Amino acid sequence: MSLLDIKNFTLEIDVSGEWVKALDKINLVINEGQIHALVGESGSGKSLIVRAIVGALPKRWKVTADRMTWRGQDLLSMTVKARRNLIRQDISVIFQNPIDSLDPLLPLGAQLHELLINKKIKQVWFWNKNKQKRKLAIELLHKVGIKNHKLCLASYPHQISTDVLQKFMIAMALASEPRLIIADDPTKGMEVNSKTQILKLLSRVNQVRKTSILFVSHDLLAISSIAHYMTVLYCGQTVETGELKKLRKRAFHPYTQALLDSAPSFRKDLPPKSKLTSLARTIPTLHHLPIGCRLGPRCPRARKDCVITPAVRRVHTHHYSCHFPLHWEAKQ
Ligand SMILES: Nc1ncnc2c1ncn2[C@@H]1O[C@H](COP(=O)(O)OP(=O)(O)OP(=O)(O)O)[C@@H](O)[C@H]1O
Repeated sequence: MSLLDIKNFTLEIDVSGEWVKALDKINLVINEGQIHALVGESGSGKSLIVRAIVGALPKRWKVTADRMTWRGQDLLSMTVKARRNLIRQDISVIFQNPIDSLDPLLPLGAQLHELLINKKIKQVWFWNKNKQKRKLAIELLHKVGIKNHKLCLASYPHQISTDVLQKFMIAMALASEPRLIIADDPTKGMEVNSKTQILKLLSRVNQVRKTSILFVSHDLLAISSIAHYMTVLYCGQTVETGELKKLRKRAFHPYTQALLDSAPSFRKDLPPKSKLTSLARTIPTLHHLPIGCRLGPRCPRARKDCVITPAVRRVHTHHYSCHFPLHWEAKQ
């Protein structure tokens, strides 16, 4: 059974008095034990999907979906309270800017202790609970590579470097022993060493604890080092999804191919100092969304049929939405 199953999820938001589809029939399936990358350029809707999963969208926005389930339970028909409890129990989110998600007035130790309410603590006598919590907190910090636990637990968020804070956020995420960790661009702006450490850490958590991870990022190199599956978004539409290895080898959607081609590390055939290819123009704003396939105005393969939204096509576990996919001519 899949952990998360989202089918045809549409989100309409009110932009200066006009309702626009910020997410248009999004599909996303995350299976147990999987690292699933969600990729797309800035403004493609990655963070909106994260907010939709954890139920943090403003009430006035309009949501429709054919299906949105968590371990088989329908999230859309649940009461707000039931959904919040379920999410708190099963999902942890690591945000881009750790400092924004921490309480600036509370030492990190106290913030981590609040989350340590698991079975191990319930089993000890109440006068031993604080001691037990501290022990677990220290274990967690060591697990994520924070050696100076004393300093970390006693400090306030602004006293700690961003890289260490991001590791601390991973420790917070692990404290509640979630089934799914959503990591929203956790390595954004980090230098190479810290980035490698964070990626190794997430990968280890996935291997040792079998925790699933939704890894949201622009960074294809980071994605390729840890992810098993990849979903590509463009301007609020899912354009392609499948096993990462297969997508890298043979992408069907022109946007996926353009993304892959824009990363130098993905182009082994590239002679030194040669120019990277990229799509013309930029992603449209919500006020100027094209009809049909939203890539249309930027797509080198667009024809008049592209004003109609393409249906999802499937080749084994690989799904894509394009009227004129790559490698298509070869089949004619
Ligand atoms: N609260 C909001 N009100 C109006 N528009 C919004 C709001 N939040 C997001 N948007 C719009 O929705 C679209 C998708 O935004 P989102 O933040 O999900 O993109 P993203 O892919 O996460 O980008 P980034 O990689 O830069 O974080 C953008 O056009 C953005 O301007």
